[in-house]
Amino acid sequence: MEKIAVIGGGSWATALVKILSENKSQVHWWMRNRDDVQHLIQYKHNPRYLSGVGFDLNYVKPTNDIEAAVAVADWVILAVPAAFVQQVISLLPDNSFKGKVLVSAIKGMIPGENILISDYLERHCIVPNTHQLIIAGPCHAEEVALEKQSYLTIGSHDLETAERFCELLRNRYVKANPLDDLDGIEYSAVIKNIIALACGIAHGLNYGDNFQSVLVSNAMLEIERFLHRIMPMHRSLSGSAYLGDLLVTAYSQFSRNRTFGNMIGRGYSAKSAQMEMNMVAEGYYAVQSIYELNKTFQLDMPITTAVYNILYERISPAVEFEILKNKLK
Ligand SMILES: NC(=O)C1=CN([C@@H]2O[C@H](COP(=O)(O)OP(=O)(O)OC[C@H]3O[C@@H](n4cnc5c(N)ncnc54)[C@H](OP(=O)(O)O)[C@@H]3O)[C@@H](O)[C@H]2O)C=CC1
Ligand SMILES: O=C(CO)COP(=O)(O)O
Repeated sequence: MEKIAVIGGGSWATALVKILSENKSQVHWWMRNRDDVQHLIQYKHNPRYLSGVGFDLNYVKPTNDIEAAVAVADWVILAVPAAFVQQVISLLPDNSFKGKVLVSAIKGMIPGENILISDYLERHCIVPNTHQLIIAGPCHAEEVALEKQSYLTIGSHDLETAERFCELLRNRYVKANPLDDLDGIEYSAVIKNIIALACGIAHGLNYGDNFQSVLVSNAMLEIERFLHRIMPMHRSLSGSAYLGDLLVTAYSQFSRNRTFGNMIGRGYSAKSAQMEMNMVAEGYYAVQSIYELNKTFQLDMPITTAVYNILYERISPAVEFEILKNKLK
């Protein structure tokens, strides 16, 4: 039986635990809240995220002890929002990840340091990138809970390990495929969240589908420019880990980033939108990181710049989108 630690108690962690435990892996599931762990043990449901999903406790071991969860596992899945990664890892002794495969389910960057999760793990936790995987692809936790057909891409520098992990995920409603572009899909997943914020803002400002289609196609060019500059290699950006993930986040009713953007477009402040949503929109933090990185590259990234100006320079969304609309083609 494969032993997997899942770190995080939010919606994506909950969906991944469902997939893995139904495939009869043993999942040591760490979440920070003691009451949530007790609730899971007593009622076999996560009380606050995807609460309709039931768990078989023969395979799922909920815990507040992160050190014990990681110690017994061969695979460690990080599924907390990027902003909390450092805080969560600081709970572990040094070298806790030695000999394990680290799997990031996170679509965000370390705020302030402006680095990817894989770079953070390599630099600060000494996990070589050959021992790292990223879970990517267009997939909302809410649709996993409903067992709707979904596709995941597992990014890695080591396709054999990626394929082994794919086997742990595949089931009746999940297809999983390996891809040798760890950093490219990680960056693409970060930027698509910014674009989904922009789509939400546009919707909140009452722009229509005609505008959004141009916004999304221009966004693909923005992603292409960025990846080509920072991580050049031959890749097909129309693949589901890139374009597919952008589309689901830009259009889905389940997207946290789109929902957050919609509130901003309708006049909420970032703080009140965050409070109302009670879930994390990674794009809010990511736009600052990508904007900062682009100060060095000076790439043409009008959508990222517009979202940054709205969220961090407090420029009115209507004014910023007047400027943006003249830059799109
Ligand atoms: N949801 C989805 O469909 C998908 C999400 N992802 C990615 O997964 C990652 C996790 O997001 P998701 O599961 O959606 O998150 P949610 O928004 O569903 O939940 C937020 C999580 O963050 C936790 N949290 C809040 N503050 C802290 C803190 N200070 N320290 C530790 N944990 C904290 C919350 O814990 P608590 O409940 O105790 O407050 C909760 O578990 C993100 O990078 C996201 O982009 C990727 C693909 C799909
Ligand atoms: O990455 C996702 C779907 O693939 C989740 O996006 P949101 O965080 O915007 O819901």
